[in-house]
Amino acid sequence: MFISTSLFDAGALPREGAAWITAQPPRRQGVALQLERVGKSFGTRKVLNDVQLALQAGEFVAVVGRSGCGKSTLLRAIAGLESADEGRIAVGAGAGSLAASIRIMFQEARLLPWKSVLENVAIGLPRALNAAAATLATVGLAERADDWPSELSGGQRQRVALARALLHEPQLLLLDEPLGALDALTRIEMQQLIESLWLARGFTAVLVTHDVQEALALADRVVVIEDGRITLDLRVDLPRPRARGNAAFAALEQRLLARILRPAAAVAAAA
Ligand SMILES: Nc1ncnc2c1ncn2[C@@H]1O[C@H](COP(=O)(O)OP(=O)(O)OP(=O)(O)O)[C@@H](O)[C@H]1O
Repeated sequence: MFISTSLFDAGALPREGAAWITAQPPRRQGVALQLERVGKSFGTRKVLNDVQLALQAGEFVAVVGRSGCGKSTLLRAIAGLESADEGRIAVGAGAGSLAASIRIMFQEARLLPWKSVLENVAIGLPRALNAAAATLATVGLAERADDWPSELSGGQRQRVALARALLHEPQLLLLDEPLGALDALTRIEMQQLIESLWLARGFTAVLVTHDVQEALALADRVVVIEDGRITLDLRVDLPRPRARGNAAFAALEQRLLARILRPAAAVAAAA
């Protein structure tokens, strides 16, 4: 089943009585997300151009590319926060599901400073405090439930944002450079956390990142965007957890960097 994003409520809540926490849901089947010839312009500037992309349910796809190439616009269009001018974006829940759900995480945690950490996780679901506490525990912050957001580090705030997203049991989790403001070590810890939660929960994930190593550490596929077009869709057939130092990882990193950094003239010639 496909649901046009125009009909999709990105803030949709689980039905009454729905299970909030599932330790190891089975992998879902089918196509989770399909973009067909998607185009988007801001004024005369074409920011997305003929974008074709299909994600299987449970897949983890990273989107990389130079600054300004259209990565965030693509994610925002998938979330329904921007409307595409051309083409079609369809979100499918997979066999047997009644409704799809999308959550998005940004570089800033966007927590409400006047609410406790636990209340922030439960935003939109104020009666789900027990489930929120359990979700907070899955991101390692059970002890900080009663603290204020201002008492947390940047990495901890992003954990809260992740818990807030996961409380809704999203089938599609969109990650817009969520680790971009973190120091290198915290970033790696967060990557490991995201990977373990993805493996346990089986949601489909789209990660926008500037960090090619982060993309290769997490994704099944890495998509390169150049001037609003997908110019490479690279499968990452490396065992998990990914060993960053090994030759196969380094070879893929070099391949991606060569594509991202090649001069604009080469991109035009290849189009
Ligand atoms: N609301 C908007 N109005 C006008 N132009 C916009 C708008 N949003 C984005 N743009 C332009 O669209 C282009 C792509 O922006 P986008 O944020 O998608 O790039 P990006 O690849 O995510 O960049 P970065 O990596 O720097 O975050 C940029 O030239 C940007 O200035």
